[in-house]
Amino acid sequence: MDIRVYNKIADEGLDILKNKGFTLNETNNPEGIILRSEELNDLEFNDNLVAIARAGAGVNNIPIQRAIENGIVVFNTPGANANAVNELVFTSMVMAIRHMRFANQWVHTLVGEDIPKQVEAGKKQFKGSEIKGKTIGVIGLGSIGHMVGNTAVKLGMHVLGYDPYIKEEAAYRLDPQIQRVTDVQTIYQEADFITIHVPYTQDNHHFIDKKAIDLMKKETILLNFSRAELIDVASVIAALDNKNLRYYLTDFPEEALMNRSDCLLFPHLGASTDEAEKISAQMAANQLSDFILTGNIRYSVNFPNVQMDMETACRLVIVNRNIPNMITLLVTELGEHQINIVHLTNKSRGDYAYTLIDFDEQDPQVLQELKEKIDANENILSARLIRK
Ligand SMILES: NC(=O)c1ccc[n+]([C@@H]2O[C@H](COP(=O)([O-])OP(=O)(O)OC[C@H]3O[C@@H](n4cnc5c(N)ncnc54)[C@H](O)[C@@H]3O)[C@@H](O)[C@H]2O)c1
Ligand SMILES: O=C(O)CC[C@@H](O)C(=O)O
Repeated sequence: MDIRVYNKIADEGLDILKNKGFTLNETNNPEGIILRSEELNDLEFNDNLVAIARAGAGVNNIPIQRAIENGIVVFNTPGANANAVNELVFTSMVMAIRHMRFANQWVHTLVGEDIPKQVEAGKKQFKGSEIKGKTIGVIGLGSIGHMVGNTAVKLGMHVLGYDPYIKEEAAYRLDPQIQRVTDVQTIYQEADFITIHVPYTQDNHHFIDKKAIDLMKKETILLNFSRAELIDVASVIAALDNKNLRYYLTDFPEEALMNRSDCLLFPHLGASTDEAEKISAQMAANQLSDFILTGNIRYSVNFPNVQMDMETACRLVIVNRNIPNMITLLVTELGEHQINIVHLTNKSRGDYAYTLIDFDEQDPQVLQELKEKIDANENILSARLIRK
């Protein structure tokens, strides 16, 4: 069993895969892929590929719909790097309003024995302001957004939160002092800092566009640690030029933003901490290996969670279209091969369903014939046999 590794995945994750018997990057026909930001949207799937695990949150670099149609399960690692991003968000805010970038540059220009004296004389040019008492608008209150909101409350900020799709469990984690708004325009009109923490999809391209920026207060500081495509950068630059925005702080630099005193640019550093890289790699490796070895699914972005202990010699793992009679078809096929089902579980999400069937048949010829018959059905997107 081989796994293709893209990007720098922490050793703690790769060791999990090796210890479970996987090889890494040894064939051109791997069963699984583990990656971070590698762009896979144009990747042609190889025949053996059954799973892709993103060590991180965003999956816009993975062709999810095409994966589903090929019966390939895609995983991510919810929350694993949220604290790393949260800390960078507040670091960048303080860097901006305390002029840290320029203060630091200036100090490095000083020479002579009397640096302490020069410092005391020159520091007035870097007088800043505080975030306590200011209003922050948080768009997206998931793993990162809720942490940003809660941290902001602890720092004495007034927090406006916008997330019409928030999951129930995420809503419970929110500090009660966060004021939930149902209209994102309230955030544009009232916030001193605006930070966006939503996944990028085709539907929210340029979520923050000229119209949104025109509603913002002149002194607003805009942050984007989510994805470049969520923000219309041309409109941001125009607003900065006209002094209608104060600062743009982002993890997604591009040429037009370079060398501006009103931008802080980071090289997609949000998740780049020892801790986040380790947890993300471990989660991704565990999810990927569990799925390949047992068919169990946890934290998939395109399939429901499915967990069933495997107590039999053999397990059939099926991805199928969610249409009537699919279970009947599978059960009939097993019956025709004189196979007695011990356990069966089936879950669906939208147009697709996932089925695990456990039984004790071990005859390789019978199993091969069964798999071929099931595979031949056009509504079966993938069929796999796992033996204990
Ligand atoms: N800079 C980095 O290195 C870095 C690191 C981690 C994540 N990210 C980015 O941040 C994004 C968010 O990460 P997360 O872990 O918080 O994800 P998450 O899935 O836990 O939370 C996303 C939240 O956005 C909400 N949402 C979706 N569409 C929305 C909309 N139109 N308006 C308002 N809310 C909306 C969802 O309901 C969800 O609560 C990721 O998808 C990724 O693109 C960047
Ligand atoms: O892997 C990274 O360095 C970035 C990850 C981040 O963008 C994410 O979506 O989790």
